[in-house]
Formats: sequence, C-alpha cells, structure tokens
Amino acid sequence: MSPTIIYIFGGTGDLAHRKLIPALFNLFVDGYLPEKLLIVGIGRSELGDTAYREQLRKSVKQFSRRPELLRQHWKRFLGHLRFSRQDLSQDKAYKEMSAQVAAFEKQQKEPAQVVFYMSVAPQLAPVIAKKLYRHKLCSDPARHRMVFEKPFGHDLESARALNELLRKLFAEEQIYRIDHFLGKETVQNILALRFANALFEPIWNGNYIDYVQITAAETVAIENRGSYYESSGALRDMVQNHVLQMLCMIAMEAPISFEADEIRNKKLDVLQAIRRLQPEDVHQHAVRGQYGPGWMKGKKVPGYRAEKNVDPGSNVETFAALKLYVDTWRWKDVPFYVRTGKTMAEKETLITIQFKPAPDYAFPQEAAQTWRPNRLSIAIAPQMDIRLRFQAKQAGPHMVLRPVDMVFSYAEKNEEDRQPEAYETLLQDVIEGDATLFMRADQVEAAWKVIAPVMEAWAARPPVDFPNYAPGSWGPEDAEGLIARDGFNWVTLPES
Ligand SMILES: NC(=O)C1=CN([C@@H]2O[C@H](COP(=O)(O)OP(=O)(O)OC[C@H]3O[C@@H](n4cnc5c(N)ncnc54)[C@H](OP(=O)(O)O)[C@@H]3O)[C@@H](O)[C@H]2O)C=CC1
Ligand SMILES: O=C1O[C@H](COP(=O)(O)O)[C@@H](O)[C@H](O)[C@H]1O
Repeated sequence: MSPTIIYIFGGTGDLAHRKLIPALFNLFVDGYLPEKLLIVGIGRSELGDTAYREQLRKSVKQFSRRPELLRQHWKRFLGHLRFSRQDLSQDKAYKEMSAQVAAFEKQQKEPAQVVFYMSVAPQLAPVIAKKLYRHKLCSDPARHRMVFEKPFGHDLESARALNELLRKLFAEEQIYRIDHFLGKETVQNILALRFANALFEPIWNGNYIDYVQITAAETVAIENRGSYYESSGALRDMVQNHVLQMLCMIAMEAPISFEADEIRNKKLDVLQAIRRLQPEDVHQHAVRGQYGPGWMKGKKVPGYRAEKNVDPGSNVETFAALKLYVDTWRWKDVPFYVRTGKTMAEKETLITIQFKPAPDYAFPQEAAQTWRPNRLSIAIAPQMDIRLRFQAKQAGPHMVLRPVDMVFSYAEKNEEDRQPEAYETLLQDVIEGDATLFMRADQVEAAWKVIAPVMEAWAARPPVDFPNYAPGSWGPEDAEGLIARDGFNWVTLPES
C-alpha cells in the first residue's frame, strides 16, 4: 500500500473520538492500514501531540469494539498519530499541510495518497474544499480523496450548490459522501441475499410481495446535538439518507458487476422511480411526531422542547413515517412503509418483506387460525439476523399448522472478532479507493427530491399537536393509522 496521510478535520470532535479513531485503530490492529502512515487530527483546541494521543487512547478504550487490544497495540499506533492546531478557515493551515505532505513524501521517497476527512460542521466543508483546491492539496484524482460527512446539504438546492462547487474543483472519483448505514455488514449483506441466491429473485416483486417495511427506531434522544437537530429533524437526519439507501438495496435491480458506478446507477434508478408526493397528498402519506416529556426504562426523559439548544416552541420532528411507492414494473402497487424516530420503545433497525398469503383452501378450517403469510425479516441492528417465517405442521395427529422461523444469525456464524464497525469498512474503502458504498452526487440530489414535497408541506403547515408521542412508545398514533388504513400493522422483531 502507498504511504498515506489521513487528515481528520475536526480531529477533536465527537465523531472523531467516538467513531473515526476507534475505527482506524481496529483497521491498524487488523493490518489493513498502510505501514507508512500518518494520521493528523486538526482542530483549534490548545493541544500538543501527547495530550491529543492521550485523549484518543481514552476514546478507543471507551468506544472501540475491542478495547482489550489497546494494551498490546496502542504504543505502535500512537507513533502514527499527530495533532495540528489550526484554524481551517485560514490559509496558514493549508500551507502547513502542504509542507507536512512534502516532508512525508520526501521521507518515504514516493508520492503519498492523502485522505481529507471533513468531520466538521457542514458549513465549514465548502470553505475547506476551496482552500484545498487553492493550495493544490487535492490535485491528483488518483491519490487525493475527500470524505464528506452527512448532512450533505440541507435541501435539494444546497446539495446541488455543494455538488456544483465540488464538480468545479475536483473529479467526482475524489469525493466520498458517507452514509454510514451502507458500511454496516447487515446492509451490505442484502446484496448477497438477493443476488447470490436463486431462491428469492423470482418472487421479489409485486406478484408475491404485499408490502415492504423499514423501521429505524432509536431509544436515544438527540443527545448533545440540539443545535444540529434543530436544523435537521428526523426526515433530513435519517430518511433522506439511511432509510432511502436501505430502500434502494431492497428495490434495486440486479447489478451486472460490483463496480461502484454500476451499483450506484441501479440505486439511482430506484430513487428516481419513487413516486413524487403531491402537496395535497402529503398528509395521507406522511406522519410526523415529536416526543414529549416522560419516562423510559425508569429514567426521566425531558421532552424534545426541553433539550439543550432546542427552541422551547420547536416544531422540529423527532419521528417521521412515510408511505412510498416505487413506480417500476417490479414494484407496481407495493407500498413501502418507512419510519424512524428518537426515544422509541426499542432500538431496532429492521426491514420486513411481507409476502402475500398462500391459498389455504386445501387445509382444514382450524389451520386458518394460525395461518400466517411468509415474511422475511432482515434485522440490521442491534440484532443482526435474517429470518424467514413459514408454516410448519405441528407434531401430532392432526394437520395443525404454526408459523416457525428459519434464522441466520450473524453472531453464531461469524467470529465476533471479524464484525467490523461501519466506519471501519468505509474508511478502509476510502483508503483503497473503492467508492461503491458511497453516495454519488446524483444519488444525493435524487434522495432530496424524494423528501422535498414532505419538507415543503410540513414547513408550510406547522403541526398543531406537538409533542404527540411519549418516550418509550412506537411514535404517534397517526403512524399506526398510516398503515392500518391499508389493513397492515408495523412489525417489530419477536424476542429471539
Ligand atoms: N457526532 C456524530 O455522531 C455524527 C456526526 N456527523 C457529522 O460529522 C461532522 C462532525 O460532527 P461532530 O464531530 O459531532 O461535531 P463536533 O462539534 O463535535 O466537532 C467539530 C470539530 O470541528 C472542529 N472545528 C470547528 N471549527 C473549526 C475551524 N475553524 N478550524 C479547525 N477545526 C474546527 C472542532 O475543533 P475545535 O473545537 O478544536 O476547534 C471539532 O473538532 C458534522 O458534519 C456532523 O453532522 C454525522 C453523523 C454522526
Ligand atoms: O446518522 C445518524 O445515525 C444515527 C443512528 O445510527 P446508528 O448506526 O447508531 O443506528 C442517529 O442517531 C443520528 O441521529 C444520525 O445523525
């Protein structure tokens, strides 16, 4: 592997401490990072290398999936870590970086690849991009890459503007727009499940599937991210990116190769095929909610409006549910119900493929009582498994049926050790120059287009009933109505 420098812009921030550095540490331990490596955290905090490294050691201890490896590997790892105190809005930062890259390349006696990770507030990212361009730090598409964190834009217009700027300054292949859900093992496995098995493809369509559900429920509130969340809300924070990306994995056509652009083209087709909601239909197809004060598992939860840096009269949604249609031959008339929310009853990211019922006329009347159509449940997190529900005969003298599950569990089939965190997979891909799991400019814009009518309708009509759900519940009552109207209900995982 070529000598590599990874700049973490925002190296003192929450994301760097909780996700990026622990991920890099694990990649290092597993031998996936280049030997000639420099990781430089950048921020304005008054820190030297020693103090910074000590902070990072504590973060790895707290947040890594394998803190026990610190003792053996930290000493070697810290030799690659530096801190540079810089204000990234100033040219001086880039002059120092240029000198540092040149010195590193001279020492290694070959050109280095350089990764610039924007772990900073989104408004700083375009400023940094312009400075990187001006200082020719990101001038070689083969060696220089930039990683953009979410949110990528605030709406379609701002995403377009940012894409436009980046297009002017850099090549698309240098730009890695992260959606960390795509790095999750269970999400990637959807491609294997669908396209490496002959079993599912013939029935993966509206002839056999009644509906699809995607739930991304969280028990956490907004934590310390009040000011960010106030400008975001559940729709922008989760649906525009993670939820729609999971929907794409379920709905896309088979790729002809695993080339980055081929996968991304197929996903783009899905986003473009999602039926645009008309303003007058939004209230029928979309539900929003905000949690009020209450209790969860014996702990008091302040209402959203009482959170730090949140407007006491805020109308920002912490829950969103949508009913969508993908207007392709495969998905004709199949509703996709999606929902996401904070302070919900369980942490559960779950995709449900509900098949149509088999005809039951051959069986005795009693069988109808326990008759359940087939269902494929793809548990993304924290439970990680795939279960197929089917009917089986209950042992005994009569033809009594009961639904049973066939389960593939990640925990059982993979060594615990080799279940990388999403950020490990994604950082490794950036270093290797593989953009398959990253969002292309047109995908991001297409996703904004999907939610734009909802955003606009909600902005035009402030909610009258906020807060409208209790912490520890499954969201507002209207979300039940959204799906109950069609004769279905939201699915949660049974205890495994
Ligand atoms: N935290 C999370 O869980 C997630 C975060 N993200 C995204 O990641 C990005 C970072 O988020 P997060 O880590 O939470 O944010 P933080 O506010 O915790 O960190 C921001 C970082 O930016 C640095 N910074 C700010 N201004 C400057 C400047 N002018 N020059 C140099 N450094 C600067 C800060 O350093 P200092 O204070 O030392 O100057 C700090 O290290 C955001 O885009 C966010 O939306 C995405 C998903 C999840
Ligand atoms: O991007 C985000 O994702 C997290 C949820 O991610 P998970 O991997 O923990 O399920 C969410 O809490 C956060 O609000 C959002 O910005």
